[in-house]
Amino acid sequence: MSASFTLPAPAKLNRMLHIVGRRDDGYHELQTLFQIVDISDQLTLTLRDDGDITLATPVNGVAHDDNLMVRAARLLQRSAGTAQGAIPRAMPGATLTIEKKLPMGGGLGGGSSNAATVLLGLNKLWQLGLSATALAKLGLQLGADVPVFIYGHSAWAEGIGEKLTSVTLDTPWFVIIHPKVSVSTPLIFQDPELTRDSRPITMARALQGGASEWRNDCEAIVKKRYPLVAEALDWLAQYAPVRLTGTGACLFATFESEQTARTVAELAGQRWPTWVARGLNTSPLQDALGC
Ligand SMILES: C[C@@](CO)(OP(=O)(O)O)[C@H](O)COP(=O)(O)OP(=O)(O)OC[C@H]1O[C@@H](n2ccc(N)nc2=O)[C@H](O)[C@@H]1O
Ligand SMILES: Nc1ncnc2c1ncn2[C@@H]1O[C@H](COP(=O)(O)OP(=O)(O)O)[C@@H](O)[C@H]1O
Repeated sequence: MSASFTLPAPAKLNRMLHIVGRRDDGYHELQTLFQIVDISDQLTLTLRDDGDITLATPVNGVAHDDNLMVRAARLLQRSAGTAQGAIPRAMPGATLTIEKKLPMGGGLGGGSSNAATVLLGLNKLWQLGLSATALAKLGLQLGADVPVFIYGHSAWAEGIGEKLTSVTLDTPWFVIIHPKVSVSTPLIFQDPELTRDSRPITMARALQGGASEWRNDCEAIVKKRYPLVAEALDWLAQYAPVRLTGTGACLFATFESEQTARTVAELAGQRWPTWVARGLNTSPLQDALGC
């Protein structure tokens, strides 16, 4: 058994996002198209036999025990160590490291993706043999976006993002920019002016409509409350259609040509942190794990 894995934790974009209702617990019912893209954090998971879970590379602004990587590892350890019907057993541990490239809290799902990579990677490193369904169920306790990274495929999502159906999307080039402001997800969802009554549509309708009909219901409120997002969006929209991902703050513009994307990215890069990414239909994580 290999004692160490180095694995990617890719970003996602919400190509469209409709808010179709609000549950009694305050969470919102969404309809969204998730697409994984080819920019990633890099994680290394190394087996240790003393049962400890340690993140050896601190992430700025996140306490060790709150880090989604540590929480994912401990959740898996607890759950596998006390599986129903099995004799409780001593579990191995792991040392985790991360090379963080994705911005935090920007709507690219980096934290959720880190957690998914830890769950899938440790499932293999610890030889637990848990199914993707079991891992996605565990992951959902950590964040609404974890399951899509566990399944590792473009997906139509409903509920709070956990009811997933695999789809195949176009794979354009994206210029992603971070407007250098942090958007609070809870504040956006609490905003009295947020559109939360979009009419539910079918997945077929969403796919038929294509990118020209896709929108993000959070976009108007995020633009209104965060002028820096509005400014960046208006700038990028000169070059190509632009959308907010998740609750932001990151924005993405869609291009058919890599060269045009790189030219616009060079201009954007003079003002904002900028990435060029290709849309994917399968995750590089599943490729690395040989799933
Ligand atoms: C809306 C999305 C779309 O991808 O936005 P991004 O976070 O990616 O920007 C996500 O599903 C977000 O998922 P995640 O960031 O994990 O959110 P959570 O930590 O579960 O929730 C943060 C807070 O946002 C609100 N919330 C979140 C998701 C949801 N469907 N309805 C909500 O009302 C709740 O107030 C919750 O306490
Ligand atoms: N390993 C991690 N990477 C990123 N964020 C993390 C991590 N662990 C905990 N967090 C927390 O989760 C929040 C959401 O992070 P992230 O998933 O990157 O953003 P978003 O949900 O907007 O796409 C961060 O603001 C941070 O406080």
